Amino acid sequence: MRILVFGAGSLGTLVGGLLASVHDVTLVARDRHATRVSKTGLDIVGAESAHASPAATTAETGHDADLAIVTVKSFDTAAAAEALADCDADAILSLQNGLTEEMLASRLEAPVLAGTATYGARLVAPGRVECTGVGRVVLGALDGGTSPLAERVGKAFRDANINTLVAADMPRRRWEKLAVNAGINAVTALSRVENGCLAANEASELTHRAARETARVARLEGVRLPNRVARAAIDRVIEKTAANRSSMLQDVESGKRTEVDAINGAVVDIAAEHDFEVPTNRTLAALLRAWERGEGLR
Ligand SMILES: NC(=O)c1ccc[n+]([C@@H]2O[C@H](COP(=O)([O-])OP(=O)(O)OC[C@H]3O[C@@H](n4cnc5c(N)ncnc54)[C@H](O)[C@@H]3O)[C@@H](O)[C@H]2O)c1
Ligand SMILES: CC(C)(CO)[C@@H](O)C(=O)[O-]
Repeated sequence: MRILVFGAGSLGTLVGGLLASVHDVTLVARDRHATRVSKTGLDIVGAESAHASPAATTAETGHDADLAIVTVKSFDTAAAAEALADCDADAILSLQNGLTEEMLASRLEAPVLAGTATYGARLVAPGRVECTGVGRVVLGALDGGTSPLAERVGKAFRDANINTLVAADMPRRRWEKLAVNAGINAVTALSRVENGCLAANEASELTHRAARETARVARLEGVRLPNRVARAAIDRVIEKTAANRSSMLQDVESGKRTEVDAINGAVVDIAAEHDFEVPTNRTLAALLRAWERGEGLR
């Protein structure tokens, strides 16, 4: 398969590097990383280890591919969609956090698959990515149901030894992941604690409230996500990732823009379309945006 990875930072470089063992992969990346990968290839270290030689470029447009995988941060999705509109990709797959697929689908003609990734990745230097945890990629049709395209893409991932599930219930899975991120990421980022610190205290009540609101908005959108399922998902993730610093906490600690707009912000925006109030998500989003506007960003 000819695969374009648009926005090869941490996750895109890991996934693209693994896919390059069996597919024709091109990474669209920033200058120093693209140059290093083009010259000497890519080292994957940590929980996965491999040397890969995908093509790498800073050119954002003019590519021809069977599949474009979008791995920019959620706030760069609009720019990625604009660039991909000037490429010939037969299908698009997002592996981003937050609700980004709708924007891709509204701006691109090619079919957009939804995806989630629980692999951990960290770009440690140009041409070198650490796999901090082997997780799973789950992908499928954006509106749910079976999809021959999703099956083909799933096989391409599995052929490259990426732990992959093709799922027919992506709407529920996306909203469940959103509930987890809405609850854990913002609260850990604002209180500067590891995920495990959200177990059984007043902060965990806030986490559960944000998740409950998200589940309610999912149901308003016609997605079956009972509160108890969202709560169980949160509790499971807190337990399994107790020692993790969430991606949003890492962003805040390094003075980088967060993905709050595509997580708590998306819950607020979609709730408003249903005239429904989500005070916890609104408060969390407002506090994070205040930090971003204020002293936060370097
Ligand atoms: N890193 C992880 O372990 C992980 C795991 C699961 C999900 N995710 C999600 O995946 C997405 C990406 O996360 P990440 O950690 O890889 O972020 P990242 O910042 O490391 O990577 C994104 C990359 O995209 C590049 N980029 C942005 N616009 C570009 C453009 N126009 N042209 C070329 N390059 C461009 C950036 O320079 C950056 O290198 C996020 O939504 C994140 O939440 C990450
Ligand atoms: C599941 C999660 C909250 C674990 O830290 C992760 O999605 C993150 O950090 O964004």
